[in-house]
Amino acid sequence: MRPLVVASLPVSGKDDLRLVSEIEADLVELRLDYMKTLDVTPMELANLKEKVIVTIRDPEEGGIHDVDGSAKAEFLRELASLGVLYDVEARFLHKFQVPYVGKIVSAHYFTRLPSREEVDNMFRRYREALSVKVAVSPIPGYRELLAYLSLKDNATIMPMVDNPLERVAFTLLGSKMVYGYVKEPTAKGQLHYSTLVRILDFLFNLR
Ligand SMILES: O=C1C[C@@](O)(C(=O)O)C[C@@H](O)[C@@H]1O
Repeated sequence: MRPLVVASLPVSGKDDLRLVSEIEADLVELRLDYMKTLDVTPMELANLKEKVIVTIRDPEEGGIHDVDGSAKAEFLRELASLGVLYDVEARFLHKFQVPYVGKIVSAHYFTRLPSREEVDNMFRRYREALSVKVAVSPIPGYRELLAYLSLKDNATIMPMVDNPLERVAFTLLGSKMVYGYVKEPTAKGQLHYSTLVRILDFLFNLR
């Protein structure tokens, strides 16, 4: 199955939302944590729900601005009621009751690698998510872990490394989604989303 190309868009202000219609990717990730204050409403985002993933990334998992946990939980619950897809950290779900069925449950590891038991438990617990996403920094053993995760049906995996070819390689090993940038990378090693589209269109349309 062809991986979905997600164009990751930093949203500093409402004007950035106008870019969504111009982006020819499968999905557009709206990184709302780039806003100094969360001055967009779930209803405004509902107008884009066919094409977007809403992400309010926690600072300890690579987010830019901190958002109060209770306010984030309420915002996500309202998005869920409006049928808007979002990304929520597994760690956040341990602290706040937020719907995760059909959503993206994510985990980002910058300083340590999770054990196989830890990731198995996460995939089991959130098996009804649209995808369970694991991003890892180049910590010794990271490639073996990503290769292990690539065997899981519902996995989105990525190495957060400078070499974009490693991202593409693990995408082809079995990641459900692959993230690219629009204006500026939102993580190390991202290619522009249009490059990812060209690569995957070529590889998945080979006769
Ligand atoms: O979780 C992810 C994956 C990511 O961190 C990456 O490594 O491409 C980029 C983020 O914007 C996104 O929310």
